[in-house]
Formats: sequence, structure tokens, C-alpha cells
Amino acid sequence: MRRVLFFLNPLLMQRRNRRALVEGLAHQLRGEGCEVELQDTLSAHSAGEQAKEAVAAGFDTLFVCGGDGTLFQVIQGVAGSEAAIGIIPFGTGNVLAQNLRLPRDPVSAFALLRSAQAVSVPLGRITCKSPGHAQDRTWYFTIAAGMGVHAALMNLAPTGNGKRVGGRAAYFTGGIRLLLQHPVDPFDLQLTLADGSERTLRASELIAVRVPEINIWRPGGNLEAPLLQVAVVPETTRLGLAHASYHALLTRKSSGHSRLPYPEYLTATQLACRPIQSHVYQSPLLVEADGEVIGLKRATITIAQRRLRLLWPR
Ligand SMILES: Nc1ncnc2c1ncn2[C@@H]1O[C@H](COP(=O)(O)OP(=O)(O)OP(=O)(O)O)[C@@H](O)[C@H]1O
Repeated sequence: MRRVLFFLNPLLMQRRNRRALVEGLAHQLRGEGCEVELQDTLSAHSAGEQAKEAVAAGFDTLFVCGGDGTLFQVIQGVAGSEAAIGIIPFGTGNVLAQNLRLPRDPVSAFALLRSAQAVSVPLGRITCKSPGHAQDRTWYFTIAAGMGVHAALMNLAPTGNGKRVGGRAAYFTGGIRLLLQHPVDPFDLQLTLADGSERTLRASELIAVRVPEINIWRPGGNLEAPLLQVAVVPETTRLGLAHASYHALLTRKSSGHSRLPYPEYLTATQLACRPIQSHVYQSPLLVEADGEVIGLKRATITIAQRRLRLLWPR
């Protein structure tokens, strides 16, 4: 660690002297001889470009002072580079920090990160149609990506403001409201499984996960393996989706005696989801990656060639 950049999401820095706290961390590193700069993310979507420029300018370590959404933007610019990324959890969900077993307190997390080794991890890669863009766009992700009602949950608070008002509880109350109100529409899904076999099915919900844990859910991904842990709810009704969500989150059962569906878990290397031609959709099928709504209607998800060097205390 020689040239260090702290990226700050300014929306998260307004409370409780958080900016002064980050300046204190920078001061510590300067005292050890590092060259350190602080930089605010300039907009919701600029952090990737800013991070790319920072790497080109020779910064070897980037600390992201934010949540999973800011990290998602940053990795678009650093994937495949030699720069090491450290997450100082200032966000709401902080799911990647949860999986790296970082303390929720930013100062304690930093204390572990500054002496941690950088671990090279495979990234997920998703290509989808972005609203307002004629061509498909490709994104990297570290946590999960998918399509269905859960993506609409992310859309409840696209800038994270709504999330911060209610904290994590807002995800759960928002989720229950969506299950009651949002249309549950089917789509076609084609998977290449880890053993090379192909599978097609009609689904109502799909999440391709890279991590073992997402809040209270335990989908069982592996950040270091070049595989997607895919959770699917086969085509169902609103009641069926509620049933599967309940078992995914609370009982962790993937089979049982009910005629309603349970979540199905598959290990895959690639998948594609697309709308059913003959189906009339009441609202657009939304696509999300790492909690950010990035597209509509269809998506292809796989493991990227590029990797990410993550500071991971163990
Ligand atoms: N300068 C900025 N102006 C506006 N939005 C920004 C800016 N920097 C980052 N954002 C956006 O703020 C949103 C929320 O940020 P972030 O993920 O850091 O916090 P969070 O949502 O509270 O945490 P989590 O994603 O872990 O729940 C992200 O969509 C990110 O792109």
C-alpha cells in the first residue's frame, strides 16, 4: 500500500462526522508514509470512471467508503486491474462486507483491512438492455444479479435515500409490500449447469449469487469459485412466490409437502433469461446487479474473464 485513494459517497458522509472519521484514517496512513487522497464520487454513475482514472494515475489501493451500490460502480472501472479494493462499510446493506466478515463499525473494519492481503476473486458479468440505450450494456458484479420482483425492491430506493430512512428494515417492509402489489410475471430461463448440461425452465424469480450470505438469506455461493449459485422460483402465482420467499429466507427448505413452490438452487456457469413472446406483461421485467437496477426484459449472466483484487482479512 503506497498510493491510496479513499472514495467517499457524499450522500453517506453527511451524518455524525463521517467525513472527519475518513480524514482521520487517511491521516493514519500518511503517518506511515503512504501518499493518500480523498475523492467524492461525483454522481450516482461516475465512480467507475473515476476509479479507472485513479488506477491509470498509479493508485494501488482504493478504499470505498460507501455501500454495495457505490462499490458496484467502482468495480466497473477497476475490474481486471492490479489495484486492491478495500470496503469501509458506510452503507445500509453492506452485503459484501458481511461476506468478508468485516465489522460493521468503519474504524474497526479499516483496522483489519490495512493489514489484509488482497485476494483475487472472480467477478460475475451481466449483459442486459439498459433503459435509454440502443445497445446492450455489460456490468461486473460481486454479490448477485437477477430478474423478477426482487429487482423491483431495489427500485424502491434507487439512490439509497429511502433505504437509509428505514435502514435494513425498509428492505423487508418494502419486500412485503411488493409481494402484495407487484405483478408476478413469468420469463424463460436457459442455464448451463456446472457439469456442462443445459436446462431450460419457465421462472418467476431468478437470482444468480456469488456470495454465501445476503442479509438473513443463505444462498450458499462461493466468492472464490468461478461459478454462479442460482436460486430460481419456477413459474408461479403471487402466493407461490410468497411461499418460496418465506422458505428461502426463514426455514431454508428447498423441498417439502406443499404444492406451492420452494426455492430451487442450481450451480451454473452461464444463464440467459428473456421474456415469453406470447405473454402480456403488466410492468417491465426489471434486472438488477448488486442491488442496482440496471436493465429490463432480458439478461445474460456468466463469470467474467476479469477478476477483482479484494482486501480480505482472514
Ligand atoms: N455522488 C453521488 N451522487 C448521487 N448518488 C451517488 C453518489 N455516489 C454514489 N451514489 C449512489 O448512491 C447509491 C447508494 O449508495 P451506497 O450503495 O453507497 O449506499 P447504500 O445504498 O446505503 O448501501 P447498500 O448498497 O450497501 O445498501 C448508489 O446507487 C450509488 O450509485
